Amino acid sequence: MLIQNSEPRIIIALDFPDADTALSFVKSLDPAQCRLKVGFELFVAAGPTLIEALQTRGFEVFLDLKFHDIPNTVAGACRTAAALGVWMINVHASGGRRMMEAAREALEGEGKRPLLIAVTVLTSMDDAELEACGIGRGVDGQARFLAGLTQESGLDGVVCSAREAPVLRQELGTEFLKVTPGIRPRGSEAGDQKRIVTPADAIRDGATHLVIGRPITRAQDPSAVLAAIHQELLGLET
Ligand SMILES: O=C(O)c1cc(=O)[nH]c(=O)n1[C@@H]1O[C@H](COP(=O)(O)O)[C@@H](O)[C@H]1O
Repeated sequence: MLIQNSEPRIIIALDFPDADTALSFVKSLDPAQCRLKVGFELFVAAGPTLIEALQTRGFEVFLDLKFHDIPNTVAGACRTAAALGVWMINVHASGGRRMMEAAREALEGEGKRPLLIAVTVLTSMDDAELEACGIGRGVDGQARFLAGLTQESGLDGVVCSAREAPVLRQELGTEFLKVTPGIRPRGSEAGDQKRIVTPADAIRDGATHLVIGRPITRAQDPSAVLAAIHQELLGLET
């Protein structure tokens, strides 16, 4: 999947509790400068109507519902999500090969197919937390393993930390998408994120898209923060 130079690489996470707050926030944003991510909190509150409202305003939407269930259920959810006309959807890679293949097959034949990616290891986790879940190969090993499984299952890319992006670029190529949350401009608070990286380092390391929430959504002047990040990335977008 080739990334166009003109393509907005920043995806703003709209983690807001309701449609009014989200729509008033996006008023100051330009669809040419960013895409938008709608996750559980906002989708549970505002649903498909909000997705349509954002798309009508010209934004491409990443519907981040991280499906993780039996193959038949996930396939149905992906089909329904695709019908909303969104740009990108995701599943959990740990749902396994059959689940991911069912998700991909469900999208075949859709007129406008969304990109389908899989979450590897959440950026809020570190080696110790993974170990406590019974996974002893560490974050790097697990992310590499699940990213490989994702590519073999025919998906378009993964959600991972930018810390894992260099090795995934080397092993899986530049066209396999690496969508990286846990992005923190220098000086901003990590919050609940453990594996954080600055925007410029993430792009240098091979991230194809950056997911950024609180550093922009909680800023006094969100557009200024977005513009500063674009400035930081100038010249890196090859
Ligand atoms: O799938 C995601 O988008 C995701 C995966 C992951 O491993 N870590 C992660 O933080 N996210 C999402 O990325 C966003 C990060 O937001 P901030 O931490 O506020 O920048 C949130 O909406 C998370 O749900």
